Amino acid sequence: MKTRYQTRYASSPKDVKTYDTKRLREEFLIDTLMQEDKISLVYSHFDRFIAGSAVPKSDTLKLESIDALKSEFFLERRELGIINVGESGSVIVDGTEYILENKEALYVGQGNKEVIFSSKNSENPALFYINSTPAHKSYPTKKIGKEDVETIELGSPETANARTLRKYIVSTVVDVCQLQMGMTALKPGSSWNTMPAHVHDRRMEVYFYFEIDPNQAVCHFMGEPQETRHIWMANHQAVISPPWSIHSGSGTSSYSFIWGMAGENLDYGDMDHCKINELK
Ligand SMILES: O=C(O)C(=O)C[C@H](O)C(=O)CO
Ligand SMILES: [Zn+2]
Repeated sequence: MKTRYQTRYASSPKDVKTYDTKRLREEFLIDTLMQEDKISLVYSHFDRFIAGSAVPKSDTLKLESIDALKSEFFLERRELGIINVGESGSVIVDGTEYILENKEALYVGQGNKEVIFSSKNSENPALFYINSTPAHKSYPTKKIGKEDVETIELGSPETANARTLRKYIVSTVVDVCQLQMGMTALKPGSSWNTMPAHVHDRRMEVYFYFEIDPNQAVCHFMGEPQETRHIWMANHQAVISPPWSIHSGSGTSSYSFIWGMAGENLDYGDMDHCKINELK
C-alpha cells in the first residue's frame, strides 16, 4: 500500500489535562510524515482536517481516496493545499502539470479527480507537505510561487521571536473554501514562534516543523493558556492544535514550520492573544 492513514479523534480540554506524555503524543503528534514512496495521512476529527505528505522517490504517487472519506476520489468533497519542502517536483492535476520548486505551493480545488505527485530527480526527491479540508465549492487550482505570497516580519531579537511569516493559501491570495496555509521561518538567534501565544476557538491548526537540525529540537507548547503542556518535536513532525489550545514553540536552534488551519472563518487575524505573563 502506497497510501497509509491514521485517524485522530477530537478531545476535550478537560480530558487532555489528565494526559501523560505518551498519551499526549499519541493524540496530537504526527510522526509518520515524509516516508519515501508513500503518501502518509492523518485524518483529524477537529474540523476533519487531513495533514500528510507525499514523497515520490522511485515512482510517481497518486492521491487515492481513503476509507475514512467514503468517496470515489480524494477531492470529491475536499480541497487541497500542497507545499514542497524538498527538491524540484511536479503535481499533475487532471492532466495539467504544475512544477513546484522548493517552498512553492499549489492549491487544488474540490472536484479534481486525479492528483499525481512526482520528483524531478529521484536521488533528491520532492517532499510534498499536504493539508486538506472539506469543501462545498470548486475553486480554480492555482500555483503560489514565492512572488505571490504575502510576507510579514514579526517579533524582535530582544524578545527572541524575530521571524518571517509567509501567507501562501489565504483568501487574499487564492479563492478557498476554508483552508489556510503558510510558512514561518525563525531568524538565527531567535527561538520563539507564535509568542505572544494565541487561541482561536473558531479554527483548529496544525504545525509541521522542518529545517530542524538532526541534533536539535523544538519544544511545542499546547493546551489551554492556563493549563499548558509541551511536546518535543523533531524535524518533519507535525502537531495538531485543537481550537481551544495555544500553539507556540521554542527551538534549541533556528527552524521553520508550515501552519495550516480550517474552521469557522477565513480571517487570518482572528486570534485571541494571551498575555505572556499570565500563561501557566
Ligand atoms: O509565528 C507565528 O506567529 C505564526 O506562524 C502563527 C500562525 O500563523 C498561526 O498560529 C495563525 O493562527
Ligand atoms: Zn493560530
